[in-house]
Amino acid sequence: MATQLTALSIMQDAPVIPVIVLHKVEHAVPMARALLAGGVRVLEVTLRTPQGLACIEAIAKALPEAIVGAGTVRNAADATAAARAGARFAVSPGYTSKLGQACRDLDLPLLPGVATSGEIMMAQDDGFNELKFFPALQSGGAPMLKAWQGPFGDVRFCPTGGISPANAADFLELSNVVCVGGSWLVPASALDSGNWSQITELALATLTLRPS
Ligand SMILES: O=C(O)C(=O)C[C@H](O)[C@H](O)COP(=O)(O)O
Repeated sequence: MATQLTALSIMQDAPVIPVIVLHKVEHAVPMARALLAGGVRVLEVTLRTPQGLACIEAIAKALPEAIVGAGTVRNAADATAAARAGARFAVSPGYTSKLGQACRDLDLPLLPGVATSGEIMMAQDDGFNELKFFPALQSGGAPMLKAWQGPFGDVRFCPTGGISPANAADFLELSNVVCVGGSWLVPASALDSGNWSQITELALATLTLRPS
């Protein structure tokens, strides 16, 4: 894995970054295989569950072709644990300078979460110009992103939160949106029933969402 990943290259890989919540380590590798089979290799496994780190480790070991990162990274300790587990990037729901510095020290690309103009300015002060807009729908959705095109024309976003197949295209058509994030690719019901082909189909359906 010599390729130098950046937040931008991670965002550009596919139209949708799946946000994944796993409660069982044994689900991790078959789930990741199913996404890979559907053409999605950038995977955000959240640290929301106690199994998150072990799931990241299992995927990183078994499937080097996947680009597995950690979601819900809230502080330096989370970032350190994620990097140790094999995460190749981090996504955070919000931003602090401490977290930004920790990820820099770890050489871990970070996609920091923002929801306001002030937060964008703080992240930009620290050199972060590729940002997650979270929670996107609840914080103003596509009209908010359009409003930010003026003052923050140099920022590229990955809106996440409330995005679905029904509204993803409204976000992806915006010039300041590179990709979106969403949990719909990995439904809890598919994990529980081992319906890996459903996950593959949901992934395949996202590949054509970005306007050409
Ligand atoms: O856990 C995190 O770090 C998060 O950032 C939260 C997720 O991004 C959203 O929960 C995804 O939102 P939905 O696609 O609406 O389910």
